[in-house]
Amino acid sequence: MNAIRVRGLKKAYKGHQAVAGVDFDVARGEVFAVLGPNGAGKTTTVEVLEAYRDRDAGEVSVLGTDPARADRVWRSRLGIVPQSATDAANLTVTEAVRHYAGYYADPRDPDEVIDLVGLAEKAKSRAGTLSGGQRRRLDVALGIIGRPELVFLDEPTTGFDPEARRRFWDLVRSLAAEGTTILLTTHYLDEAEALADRVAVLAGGRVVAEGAPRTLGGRAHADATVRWLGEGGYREIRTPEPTKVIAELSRHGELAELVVTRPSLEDVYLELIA
Ligand SMILES: Nc1ncnc2c1ncn2[C@@H]1O[C@H](COP(=O)(O)OP(=O)(O)OP(=O)(O)O)[C@@H](O)[C@H]1O
Repeated sequence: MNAIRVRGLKKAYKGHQAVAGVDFDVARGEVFAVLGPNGAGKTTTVEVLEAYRDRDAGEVSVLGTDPARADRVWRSRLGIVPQSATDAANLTVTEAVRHYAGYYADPRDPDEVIDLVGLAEKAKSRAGTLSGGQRRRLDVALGIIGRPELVFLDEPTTGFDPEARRRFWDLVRSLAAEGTTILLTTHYLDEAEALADRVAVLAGGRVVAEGAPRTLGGRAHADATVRWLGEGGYREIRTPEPTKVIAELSRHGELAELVVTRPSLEDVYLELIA
């Protein structure tokens, strides 16, 4: 059974169709990324799945339950890291994480989770004094403390420095390795590429493309660009057969600064949402 199944999901706000018929499935244990420009409908979709928002139409199943009929037991199987930070300003990091752990039957060890999100040095600091990125890491800690089967991460690394992002990626990978299903929204295409088994691109409230990051939008079969530094400057050839091109070119000797590239996920994404 899939962890998430969405068919024909629609949601309008005062006549504005924010989600206009969205379909996708997320398998158990999968890391699934929802991409799309501002206003594409990502948060609305995720909030319907989390049972934070009613829908106008469509079928939705999350861990086998319709979120519209969700109960506390179902909720305790989810880990939710919303876009807006959790309000725990007066608690220390340790107090906040312990407090949340108390809501669950079989929580992770709070100190371990604090360490996992890289907040060990800030364990005694009040949440209100943390930097934006540290606050976000606390949100993530609170989202995973209950050992959830399915984690929703809405733009989890916004405000992270590069090192914190890499640490966070490792954390997502270790959750996935334990079998946790993860649905993440992000504006960082490198993040989607690094983490996601599959991505869906939303634009104007619809899924405009879906697939593995490597193959999205025909990326894997797109022409390659062979680039090198020739005598008169940089040279470029676009070709479906870069190996052949390089074999021929290299008969004349070493090719300086040789690189072979294919369209990046960002190139494909920008084309999809244009
Ligand atoms: N509570 C609301 N009331 C009215 N309109 C809303 C509400 N929430 C979202 N919208 C509108 O619905 C559309 C989709 O918003 P949503 O937040 O789902 O997009 P998003 O893809 O998550 O965007 P972002 O990348 O900026 O977070 C937008 O046009 C937004 O203005």
